[in-house]
Amino acid sequence: METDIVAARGVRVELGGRPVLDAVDLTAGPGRIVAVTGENGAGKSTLLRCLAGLETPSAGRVEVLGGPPADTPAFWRDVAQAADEPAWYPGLSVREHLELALSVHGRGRLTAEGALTAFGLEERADLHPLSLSTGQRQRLTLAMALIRPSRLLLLDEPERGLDAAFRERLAGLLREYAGEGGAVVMATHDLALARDCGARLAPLGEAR
Ligand SMILES: Nc1ncnc2c1ncn2[C@@H]1O[C@H](COP(=O)(O)OP(=O)(O)OP(=O)(O)O)[C@@H](O)[C@H]1O
Repeated sequence: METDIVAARGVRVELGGRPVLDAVDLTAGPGRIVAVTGENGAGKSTLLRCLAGLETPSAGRVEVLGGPPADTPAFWRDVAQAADEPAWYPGLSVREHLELALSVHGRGRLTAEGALTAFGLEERADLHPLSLSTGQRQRLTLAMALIRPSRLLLLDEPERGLDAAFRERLAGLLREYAGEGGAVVMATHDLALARDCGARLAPLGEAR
């Protein structure tokens, strides 16, 4: 029987004294891609934060990889996240950022050169990330998450800043990740991206 990588049941989160999530269920097994959708303020990022162990629900239960998510190094070895733009190391180029991720994680799903090609960053490899355009930096943010092995990928609006052609390419990269047995949970406003990567839609209710 397939064991869920993510299992959230009856999740409730209150922020600023108001319910942001209430009775939310979400599951994702190996090889599955789930697209959490909903209008601005619906709670998509909050739900992802719950899955990352960065927010604790006041009710309900969240299990990731068989236990409660915890913001610990051991948890993050199995879980890769691309949400807000990360802090870039001063003095390290685009290529060196990718090499750094590989050196820390020991082995990669892609080589640094493979990632530069897959994410269309070959011609920007020797620049510092802050010299890239917004969409190029988003490509690098995603490359940093996808270059290393993981079992769960949490993506908050991965489409941010990406051109249409690269969004299609991203759908293929996510399908490949799922094809290797990982689960993807992404918050998105891009229904074409969700469709192209074969995601199951998990709509959240109206903003409260
Ligand atoms: N620290 C906080 N205190 C009070 N309210 C908060 C806090 N953080 C988030 N909220 C509220 O929680 C709600 C959900 O926010 P969240 O960022 O999860 O929405 P979202 O669905 O990801 O929105 P978007 O599509 O705009 O990214 C919003 O109404 C927001 O104002």
